[in-house]
Amino acid sequence: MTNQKTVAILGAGAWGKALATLAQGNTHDVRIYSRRGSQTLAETVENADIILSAVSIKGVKNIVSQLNSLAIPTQTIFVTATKGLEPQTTRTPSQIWQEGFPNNRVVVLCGPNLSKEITQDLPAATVVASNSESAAESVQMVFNSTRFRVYTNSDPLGVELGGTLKNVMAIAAGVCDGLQLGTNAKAALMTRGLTEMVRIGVDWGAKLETFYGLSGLGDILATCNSPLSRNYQVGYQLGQGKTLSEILAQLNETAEGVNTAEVLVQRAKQQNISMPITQGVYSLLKAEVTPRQALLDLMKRDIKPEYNY
Ligand SMILES: NC(=O)C1=CN([C@@H]2O[C@H](COP(=O)(O)OP(=O)(O)OC[C@H]3O[C@@H](n4cnc5c(N)ncnc54)[C@H](OP(=O)(O)O)[C@@H]3O)[C@@H](O)[C@H]2O)C=CC1
Ligand SMILES: O=C(CO)COP(=O)(O)O
Repeated sequence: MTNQKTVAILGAGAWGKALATLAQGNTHDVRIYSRRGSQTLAETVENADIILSAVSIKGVKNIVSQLNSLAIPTQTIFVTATKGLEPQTTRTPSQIWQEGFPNNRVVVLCGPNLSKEITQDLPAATVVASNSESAAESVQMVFNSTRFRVYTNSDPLGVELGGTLKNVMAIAAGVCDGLQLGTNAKAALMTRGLTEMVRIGVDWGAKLETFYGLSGLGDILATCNSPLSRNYQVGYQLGQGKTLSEILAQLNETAEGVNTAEVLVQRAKQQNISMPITQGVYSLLKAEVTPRQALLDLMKRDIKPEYNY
């Protein structure tokens, strides 16, 4: 039996293209689907062993329902690489995929993976997480190489939330740098941001330790410190006084943290969970506060013990 797989990648954005290069580098048969391309969705997924979605959250539900009208075999593995949350339902992308395809195995791929660095052949590591160990191992084999180290994990929700929730912290870190608040402030922000992610993530059903792995802490370190992160860029420019609409008009790429902040505020309210940094980012995105006011609001909060999950 050959180890060569047929991999269909949905979405030819920055991340879809980078992941395609990684699978092609391991000599797999890779096809890419884009709404802007000439190959149809049906042609792209025909006989695919793996269907990987790298579409932004606003396109996920639509692509799932388009695929539902095709006869996808139950042995096909779905991989989701999207880092966003569905408005209103607060569902994660893997939950949307699993509900659409209850008899297929779903794997989450998430980690500190700035696509520009991966495209430049720089080394990186990631996590593939699933309730099915064999599915995670199959996906690990497809993408692992000497330039891309892939770990398996059995907590798909935690891995997915780590990569998704950190986008809000990357916006906050960008604001911090845009305001030139210094290294101490940034360290405090990232650490307390992680605490906030753990608090809501564990309530959601994720494992605490997952947030201290590559997809949580790892991705915070990458995106909160890199101008290559679109979310960081949004925050940085807000910190420098630009409006959100000005920033998004120039960005031309996806910054999922903008939508995620709103969804998280909604969920935190429903679950009665304190998320002051997320709330601050949300108020800033809504232009209800200035960056300086958002900082002051955080610093003026009631004093309390450090560990208070
Ligand atoms: N870039 C990165 O470094 C990383 C990105 N991610 C995540 O991957 C996802 C995609 O990001 P990225 O590729 O960078 O984004 P881009 O802005 O570069 O591309 C957007 C992607 O979403 C797809 N899409 C499908 N439906 C829609 C829709 N209705 N509106 C907008 N886009 C749609 C596009 O497909 P089409 O080709 O058909 O236009 C395209 O693949 C995001 O969730 C992001 O958080 C995760 C890790 C790293
Ligand atoms: O998730 C990412 C890197 O791990 C990409 O971050 P941005 O979406 O902020 O560019």
